[in-house]
Amino acid sequence: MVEHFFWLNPGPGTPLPFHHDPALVLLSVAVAVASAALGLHLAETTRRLPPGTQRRRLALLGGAAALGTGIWAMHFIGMLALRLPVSVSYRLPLTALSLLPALLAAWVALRVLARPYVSRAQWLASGCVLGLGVGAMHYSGMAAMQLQPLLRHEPLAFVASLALSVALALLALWLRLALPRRSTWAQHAMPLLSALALGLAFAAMHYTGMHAARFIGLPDSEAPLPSGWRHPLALAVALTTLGVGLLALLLDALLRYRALYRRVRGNEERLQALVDTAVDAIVTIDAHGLIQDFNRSAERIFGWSAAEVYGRNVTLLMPEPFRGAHDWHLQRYLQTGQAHVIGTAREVLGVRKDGSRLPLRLAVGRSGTRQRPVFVGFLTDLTALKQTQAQLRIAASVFHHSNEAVLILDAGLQVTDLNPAFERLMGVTRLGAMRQDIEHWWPDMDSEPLWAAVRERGRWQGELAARTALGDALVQHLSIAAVQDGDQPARHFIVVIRDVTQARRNQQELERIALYDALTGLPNRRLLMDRLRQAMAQAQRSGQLLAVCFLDLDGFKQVNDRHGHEAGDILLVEVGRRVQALLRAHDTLARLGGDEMALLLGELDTPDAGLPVLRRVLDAVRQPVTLPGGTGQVSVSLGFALYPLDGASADALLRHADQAMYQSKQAGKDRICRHGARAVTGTQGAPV
Ligand SMILES: Nc1nc2c(ncn2[C@@H]2O[C@H](COP(=O)(O)OP(=O)(O)OP(=O)(O)O)[C@@H](O)[C@H]2O)c(=O)[nH]1
Repeated sequence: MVEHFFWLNPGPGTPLPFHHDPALVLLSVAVAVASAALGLHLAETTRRLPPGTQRRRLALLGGAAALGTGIWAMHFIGMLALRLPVSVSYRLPLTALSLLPALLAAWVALRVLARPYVSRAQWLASGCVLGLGVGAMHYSGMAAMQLQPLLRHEPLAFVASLALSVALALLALWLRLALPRRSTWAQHAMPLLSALALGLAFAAMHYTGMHAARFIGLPDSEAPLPSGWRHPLALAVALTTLGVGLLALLLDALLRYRALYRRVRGNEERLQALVDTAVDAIVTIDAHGLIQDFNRSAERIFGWSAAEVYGRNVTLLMPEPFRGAHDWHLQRYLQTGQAHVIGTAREVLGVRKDGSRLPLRLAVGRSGTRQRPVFVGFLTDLTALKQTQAQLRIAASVFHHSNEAVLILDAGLQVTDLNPAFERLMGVTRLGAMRQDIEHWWPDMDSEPLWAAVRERGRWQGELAARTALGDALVQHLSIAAVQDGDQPARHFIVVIRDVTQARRNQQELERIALYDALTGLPNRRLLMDRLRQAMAQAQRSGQLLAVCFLDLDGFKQVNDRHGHEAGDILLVEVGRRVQALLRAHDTLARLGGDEMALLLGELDTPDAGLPVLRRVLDAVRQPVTLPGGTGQVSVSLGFALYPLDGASADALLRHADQAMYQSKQAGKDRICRHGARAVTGTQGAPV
């Protein structure tokens, strides 16, 4: 078996002499180097592509095809360069099959080269695969030769050819991978060097392999095949190989162009989306000031449609005097390069389609080429901002000039601001108030529930007793509102303080007038009715009795007649004071009008329990009263009804007490009568 492949020295027969056509040898080397350069270039392109993509796979296949075909073509041209004194033909299937190891080896090597990181083992493996692959191609190609002499290989040269192939492949890959490329020189030189090394690896393998070949037999008696067809065939193979390489390059360029185009399209679409959705107006003009682009916000802000303004001068959007000066500014910028607006933002006035003006903030950027500059204006509509600013100024003025005291607190209830009205009301200075704890001014403030309510409902209002810095006690109405920002917890609280001290006093006075008798200060009928209902409820709860008494002075008219009306008034006041003095805190004495009074005595355990007090009332009223013009004397007729014994309603009780009083009058005055009974107590308290 071995002797069928190797020529073991001394072998049978004498090897035939052969030599190579130098021109074709050169061509084969050139093809090898060019293919190596192409393959390595495509591997480098592949390395930059994202892994797993179709583009990467295509680039890799293209590179492998270019390199594999190149190796094969180099070998084929090398075989054409061979000059033997015998006629040679080739078995086509095996010749074609020899392309396969070349393609496989190229594919494996380029796959490794295209990796972002290549380990030492991968480098060694790929170098071996490439070197041995080229060897496999060479010897299978040699086996395709059909010739009369026997073909054998010298073992040492055979091994040397494979070793050289592997070594040079490793060197070429190492040059491509391992050497740092800090300088531009290295960046350009290394690919060339590695392509040269790889190309030479292929050629060296082939020609060392040829050196190992032994053709054993006799030369043909006839002249060997004419060599005229070899050169054109070799050239055709070289050109075809070049074509395959160029095709791979073209494919790579096309793929690159497509990716670039997609990226540009994507960028453009993104930019367009940005321009379309921008809140600001974006208006692009050329060097003549003519509008090139007008985004949706520009349409909304200016009221023009893009179609209406394309090609028109941008001064269309400016009121005078900006309009007149714009062209001049533009020309000056183009001539001198001096610009005031580019790169900075400033406030300008714009004009809408309907002629109304609007405040804008303008920032201008320049793009385009030097010869054809384009200016992009970014315009922010400041209308709302200006309105807000005006409102803020008004609010600040209201805050400052308001007659209502306003206090602003932060989230920690520290005073952050206050207005002059607050200073006046509380007698504090602004600086002093800033350091003050608010409970100092409102000592009764029930802080926890109050602030909890403000935080929960957003506001609270109510009246609180206040203490000013001067120690004055005031009643104030506080409206507290939380300044909320969406769902966020309140960051500030506004406290509006109104002094209601005088209003409360007035109210109390009105209540007093409405419920008390102006002359004697005793409760009037209205308050009596109220107290009566309360006393009835209390009696019901306690199960005790309540006495409702009716009092009418006896002989009062005479006092009036004798001493005058004013003296009568004095007597009425004195009588009220004396009776009041005899009562307990929860008893009520009311003046019903004229010389009529009513008395409520609660918490009585027995029907007679109130009689001692009533007798003392009779005694007290009977005592003379000193008047400006002398002494006046009256007595009182008293009737009473007991709740619940003598009536279930307030009206009934009063009516019955009135009737009982009438009975007392009838019975001779100055006495006490219970409803439904005869007079129970006569003059001096003696029973009748
Ligand atoms: N000074 C004064 N007199 C009043 C007032 N209101 C009513 N009077 C007078 O009080 C008197 C009440 O009349 P009478 O009850 O008939 O007088 P009297 O002398 O007590 O008669 P008897 O009740 O029958 O004992 C009238 O003269 C009223 O003008 C008041 O506010 N001040």
